Amino acid sequence: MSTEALRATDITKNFGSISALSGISLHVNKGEVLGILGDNGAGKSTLMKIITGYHKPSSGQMFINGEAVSLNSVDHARSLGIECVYQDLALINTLPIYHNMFLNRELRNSFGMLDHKAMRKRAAAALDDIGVTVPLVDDEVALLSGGQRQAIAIARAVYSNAKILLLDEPLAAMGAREAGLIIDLIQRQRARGDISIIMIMHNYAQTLEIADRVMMMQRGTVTFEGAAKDTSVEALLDIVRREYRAMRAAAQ
Ligand SMILES: Nc1ncnc2c1ncn2[C@@H]1O[C@H](COP(=O)(O)OP(=O)(O)OP(=O)(O)O)[C@@H](O)[C@H]1O
Repeated sequence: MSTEALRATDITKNFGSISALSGISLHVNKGEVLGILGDNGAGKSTLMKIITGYHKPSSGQMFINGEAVSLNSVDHARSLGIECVYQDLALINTLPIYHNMFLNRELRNSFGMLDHKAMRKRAAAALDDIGVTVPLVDDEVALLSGGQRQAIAIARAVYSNAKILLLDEPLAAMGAREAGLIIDLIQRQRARGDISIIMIMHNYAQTLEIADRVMMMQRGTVTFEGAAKDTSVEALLDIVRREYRAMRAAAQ
């Protein structure tokens, strides 16, 4: 059985005359966390949108569990177990936690009415199983902290059977305690062994703490890829500085 969950080879993406990605290759294994770093405009979001089926690449190939796929839509990607948790989290503040866990796939009773009781029960069991602690599943999401909201969004993706989970800056704007909650949650999902996680990150130290492998993107290319344990914040910053120097020299 393949241990590789996803592979993308030589992906390019052009928006008119703008080349957002010029020949990106990456892979993530089952039970592995890949951290993607890169400045604004490096192409991280474009790459995520290709993996989630939102954009079609201009060229290149993707493989899921070793099989070539051509994603037609976000729903197609979802049907293959690819889920993305974006920064806006797509939670509805005025709905209770349990309903947010079932957004767009609500449970209904035999009369076609929303089955709140069943959703409440299953959401509580799922959150417990995934290891997310909330005060009450009846609470509105608006009452939760940023970390708890992120945890609910991740739990929802895991519960919907994500096998390749993409996280767009999961620790953005979080204090140390809240970030710790999410780091624990990510590490518990990795420990299950059947989920692969690709995270866009900004903080180098946190990336090295959580990820198994790190990939650095600059100007639509991969400028570094390697095991987190074999690199350091300083080594990554050196790569960024080197790239800036090369850019400046090219512009002169
Ligand atoms: N829909 C689009 N139409 C035209 N250009 C786009 C589009 N989406 C992205 N781009 C361009 O592609 C390049 C890569 O953008 P992208 O958003 O993928 O970078 P990023 O690394 O995610 O940046 P950030 O950290 O700021 O979100 C940029 O030059 C951007 O302006």
